[in-house]
Amino acid sequence: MRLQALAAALNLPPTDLPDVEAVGVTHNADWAGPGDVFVAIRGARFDGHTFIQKVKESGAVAVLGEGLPDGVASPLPYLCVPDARAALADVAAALEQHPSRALRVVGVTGTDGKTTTAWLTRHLLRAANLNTGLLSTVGYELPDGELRHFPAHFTTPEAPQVQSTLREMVTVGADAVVLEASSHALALDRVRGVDWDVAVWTHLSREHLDFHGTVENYFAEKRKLVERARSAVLNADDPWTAQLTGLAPREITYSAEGNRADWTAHDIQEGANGLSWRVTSPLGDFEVSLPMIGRFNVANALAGMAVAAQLGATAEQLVTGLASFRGVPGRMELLPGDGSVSGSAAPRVIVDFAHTPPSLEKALATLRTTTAGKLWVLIGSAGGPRDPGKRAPLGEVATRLADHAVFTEEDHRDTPLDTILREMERGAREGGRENFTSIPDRAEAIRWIVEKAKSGDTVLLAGKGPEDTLERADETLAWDEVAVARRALAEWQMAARR
Ligand SMILES: CC(=O)N[C@H]1[C@@H](OP(=O)(O)OP(=O)(O)OC[C@H]2O[C@@H](n3ccc(=O)[nH]c3=O)[C@H](O)[C@@H]2O)O[C@H](CO)[C@@H](O)[C@@H]1O[C@H](C)C(=O)N[C@@H](C)C(=O)N[C@H](CCC(=O)O)C(=O)O
Ligand SMILES: Nc1ncnc2c1ncn2[C@@H]1O[C@H](COP(=O)(O)OP(=O)(O)OP(=O)(O)O)[C@@H](O)[C@H]1O
Repeated sequence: MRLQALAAALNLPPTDLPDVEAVGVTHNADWAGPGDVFVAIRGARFDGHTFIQKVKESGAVAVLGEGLPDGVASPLPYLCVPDARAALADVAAALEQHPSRALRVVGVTGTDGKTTTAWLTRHLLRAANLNTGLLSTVGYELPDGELRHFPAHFTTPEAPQVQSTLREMVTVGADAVVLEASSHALALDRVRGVDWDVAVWTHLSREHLDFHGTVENYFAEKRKLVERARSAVLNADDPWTAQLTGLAPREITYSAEGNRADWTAHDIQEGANGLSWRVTSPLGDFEVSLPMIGRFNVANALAGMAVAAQLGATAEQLVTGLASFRGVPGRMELLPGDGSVSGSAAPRVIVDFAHTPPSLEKALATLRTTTAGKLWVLIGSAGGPRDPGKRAPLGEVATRLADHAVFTEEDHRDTPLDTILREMERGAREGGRENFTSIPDRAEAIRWIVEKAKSGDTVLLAGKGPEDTLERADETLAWDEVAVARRALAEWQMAARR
């Protein structure tokens, strides 16, 4: 795109711009290359204007920003825009020729359940013979089903990556794409310029207050997805849904808790390895089974079914699709290999990403139903700028709902780990409970909790899910919770043989 055309696409008044081709756009000076437009963002930590000389040396052709700082001259043509993040998204969408317009785009938002719902939805859309891509916390997939990763870990990456991924989806022939939209993404315009067909709302609870300040601000950001979509799939069990009604031109509701809705679940059966229930829906009444544990996955599946039905899936396709779903890495992931050893089966060990008090509460409540023996939980709370207000509630929930809780590290970064553990212990004690042990080293804590558990018990390792790093004050360790847990289980089995 010529630079003048790009300025016109941003509705900027005509100025004397050189006649050069802009081939890409980026907000990150390290990523700028020949022909790129650099968007200088004034962030919370850096001012992108600091890097103008650097991007010039890398071959960038122009800079977009909200105004040059006093006394700074730009060696590159400078386009002044009212909102740099919005311009980043608009230019990215224009350069990729608005790929979302050629796709059926499903956005999923909510505090918990986004990833699981997005994976379920893409699986059901594929079962309905739609070539479907996915962009989620766990990575992104073209319709070929192979999981790929962005260089940095994001639920929703910055607008240029969102738009180029959507373009790639179009190029390989995708019909539909399911995209997780975090509140950060909505607040920072990462998904501006995406043409949404369906917005899915899971539910809202307290999170990310370090960034949004208040729950109301957090809700206001997430609400944008519903406002921008042609139709909304809303959770009738979430009190916030009342404030979302009427925002999208078309609405479909779902309920797993007996509330009035278009898609409802009845006679829910929770087994040690799966769920089954009866669905009442606009497609009729039918029985389904889903090889996942966690009662909340009934709601996630209903949301996915409602979306897929709207995009053309039949009841038969939904039934076979759900039955063949293979789960999401690190979400209620049941460890294999817990067969019988010398007549005693090893405890059931589950790795799950629950890291908020409400999601931990739901995870423990649902596991209690299918646990014959004791229920154990291991949980930490992140440090750095992450919401410190959730530490004590996590301690309270863990000790109230499990028979024994282990408090441990979880990406404490520059916050002293002791401070976090004491906060979690305070939450437990304020609830009048002492059924916890604090073990700072996470690997040691996992070994300890698995060793203590007996046949018939369930051990929930919560908080890290599939994350591949563990951040400490001065080091970042490679991390694989499932592998650490497997080793602990192998030790349990060896001890059982002795
Ligand atoms: C809180 C938050 O989201 N912050 C985002 C914000 O950071 P910021 O305002 O501090 O930006 P900054 O670091 O001051 O940099 C300003 C500008 O200078 C540029 N820069 C900066 C340094 C440099 O060396 N070179 C350079 O070019 C940056 O690219 C940026 O354009 O803008 C940056 C660039 O646009 C983002 O990378 C950054 O995400 C940070 C890394 C982050 O950790 N975000 C997380 C919390 C996040 O977005 N999480 C959600 C999921 C949440 C959930 O539901 O769990 C997600 O969607 O992943
Ligand atoms: N519908 C739901 N309601 C409440 N908790 C849920 C729901 N679905 C999943 N969870 C719990 O929340 C955890 C995170 O689930 P999931 O990854 O699907 O959510 P998410 O919104 O994508 O979270 P994140 O953005 O932090 O990855 C799960 O491991 C599970 O314990």
